[in-house]
Amino acid sequence: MLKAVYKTKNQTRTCFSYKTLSYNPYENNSLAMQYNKSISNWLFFICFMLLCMIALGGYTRLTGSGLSIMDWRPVTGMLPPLSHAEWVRQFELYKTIPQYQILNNGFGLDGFKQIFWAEWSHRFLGRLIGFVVLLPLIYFIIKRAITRKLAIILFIIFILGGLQGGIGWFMVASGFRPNSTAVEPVKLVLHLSCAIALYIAILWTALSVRTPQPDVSLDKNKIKPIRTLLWIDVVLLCITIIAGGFTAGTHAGHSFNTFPLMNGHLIPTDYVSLSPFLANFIDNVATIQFNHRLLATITAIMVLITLFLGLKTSATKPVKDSLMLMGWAVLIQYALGVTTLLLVVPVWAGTIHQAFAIILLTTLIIALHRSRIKNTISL
Ligand code: HEM
Repeated sequence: MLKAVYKTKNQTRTCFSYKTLSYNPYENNSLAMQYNKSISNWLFFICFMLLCMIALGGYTRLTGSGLSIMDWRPVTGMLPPLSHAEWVRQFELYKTIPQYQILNNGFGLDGFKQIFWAEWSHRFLGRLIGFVVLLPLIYFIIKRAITRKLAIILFIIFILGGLQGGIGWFMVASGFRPNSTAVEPVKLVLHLSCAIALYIAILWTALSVRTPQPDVSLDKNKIKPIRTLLWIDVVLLCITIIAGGFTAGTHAGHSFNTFPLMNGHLIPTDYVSLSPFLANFIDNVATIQFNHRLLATITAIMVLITLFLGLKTSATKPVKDSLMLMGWAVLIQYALGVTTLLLVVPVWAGTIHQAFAIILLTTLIIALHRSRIKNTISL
């Protein structure tokens, strides 16, 4: 395979090519733009699938379904049980784990089927995303519509996606320990964090394919402080999400169901009361929930400060629009968190709160991308 370099109006592209170059997709700039649009649409669709995957993961956790499939069969597991005998075999396997004996003893095959379908759908969607990444990638390579760099980035993302499936199993297996009815919180957080890292990588790539060049009309000196604030917001948001993962993983949302006070105090009395100190972040539900509330409050305040300062600058309309979206999203997410807490974590509220965190993250990433002053990756 040879390498070919095409110069388009805005960028130089290195494409996959075979022995002879009978057809150059970038001779015609409008064709290059058309491919850019198809590729970015495809990547945005993958982001949407990942959002559904994260929401479904939340639903699976909240309905206590995550431990129902005890087999790890990456390929044949794609098919659900097709016979009564297979259903019975799966149910018998599930009966051997502590979650069945402690929580679900006697709920019968029908009860088992309900929790099975949630976990199966989560795993099926994961496999489907794998196909939706790989098959169009091969198609675009064959069509010579994709640059070599982008193809390599997407292939690495595909491999990391497979690894994320492995981490999912590593997490599920931690729920089979003696006397355990749920997965280990640290592994839940690891699984969630990797999903979010993949999401950010694909979203940033999609945005960069759609709009390869930064907006030249941005005033560099004025936008720089807003970008710094946006970076701080993204970091704070990711830490808040991780703290949310610990809140969910330790079922901390089932206590202290008042807001803003916790048992009549702004800072709960048993805050960091455990020793050693680090144990508080895994075992002390008062600490875990308070940390999530505090981080969420700091994040919301910082995002709103960024919005007000951003609107005061001479930033372009697309940047200001994305900042507005971000401001609304953080208010909605905060209200969803309080609702989830006050209602003692109903499945619908917990699922929406988890999924909306990703929508909030999306608005921040879009704002960061639109306000960039130099090319972060040239694809
Ligand atoms: C910027 C604002 C917030 C963000 C980004 C955020 C994010 C998250 C995420 C991602 C989770 C789920 C993690 C997982 O399932 O692994 C979560 C859980 C939770 N959050 Fe928030 N949250 C925010 C604000 C709040 C607020 C203000 C409260 C209440 C005062 C709150 C209460 C909860 C509770 C109770 C859970 C556990 C729900 C469950 O068990 O499923 N959150 N949060």
